[in-house]
Amino acid sequence: MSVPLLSVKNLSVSFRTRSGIVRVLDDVSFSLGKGEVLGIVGESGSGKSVLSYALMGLLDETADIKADAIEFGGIDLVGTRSPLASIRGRELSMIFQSPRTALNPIMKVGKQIEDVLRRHGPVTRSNAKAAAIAALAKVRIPDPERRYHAYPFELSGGMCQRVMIAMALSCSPALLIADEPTTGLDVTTQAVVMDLMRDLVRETRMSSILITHDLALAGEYCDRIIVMHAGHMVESAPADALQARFAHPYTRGLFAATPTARTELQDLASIPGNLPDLRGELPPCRFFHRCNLREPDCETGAIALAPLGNDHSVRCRHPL
Ligand SMILES: Nc1ncnc2c1ncn2[C@@H]1O[C@H](COP(=O)(O)OP(=O)(O)OP(=O)(O)O)[C@@H](O)[C@H]1O
Repeated sequence: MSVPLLSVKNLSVSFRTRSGIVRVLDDVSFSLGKGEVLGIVGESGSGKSVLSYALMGLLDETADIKADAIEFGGIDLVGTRSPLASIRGRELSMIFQSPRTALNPIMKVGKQIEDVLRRHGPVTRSNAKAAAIAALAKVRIPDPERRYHAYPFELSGGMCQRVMIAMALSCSPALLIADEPTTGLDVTTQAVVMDLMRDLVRETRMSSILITHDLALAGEYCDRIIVMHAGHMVESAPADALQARFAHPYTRGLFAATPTARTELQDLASIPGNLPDLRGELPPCRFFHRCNLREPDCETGAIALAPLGNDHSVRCRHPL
């Protein structure tokens, strides 16, 4: 990879809560190249959203963020909440799940796009409306002049997500983070929204991070995939390589639980057990208690993400 757009080294995030310290992310390291689409996959609670909020600088004061480096376009973001405010929205943009709740319900969608453009983009009061309509057209919203005046409740979920995408892309960010962007949409609309994002990302050579619990979706739309379990990166590989040969028992479990066009309901298997409680002491392998391949040595010493070759790495003492 040439010089990465984003480089994260040893990122850890914990929260101070009344019932103790919750260690949500531990030792997360990865790089993202220009134009690359990275999928971050894991079940609910694995730390995917906390990772994206940490990158966006959106975590509240109870979060303790530690990292050796978080470099974005050559700027070191570690320990700096304020410089992020100036690049967020312009260089770094995010799409959230539940677009209807992410939009302001009492403001026309066109005006909401105008606000973003005027705050971060090179538009003036006089050309902001035309730019907002152009942004709606870019995300293939039919009749954008009319839809400019619509309120979120007047649009379908898929249309609201397109508005969110229009807002996120209106300032041509270098990096787009999409957190479960198709949650709550029906399957056909999911595909339309994902295809739209893929086309726009390719057109602009923007980098993007897709956060999802759906390994099949990540396999289809991403160049590489990071699998997260209980705040650990357990496996990282190019999407094709991961689908051809996974090495972590958790990744195997995720594949077995993921529906594809060829699987029947009875073929799907759930992953036994639950994520560990992230308060207090955790074993070196956070999958230990759920793993049917565990050995006594999995409980001793730190287990680092180890390279398997060809840009593929795994955090497991006994990879498959
Ligand atoms: N402010 C907070 N204080 C304490 N714990 C938190 C806080 N925010 C998140 N967590 C915990 O961090 C863990 C990871 O949460 P996160 O939302 O990142 O998971 P996720 O993988 O994105 O799940 P989902 O797919 O459901 O969104 C969870 O155990 C959650 O309870």
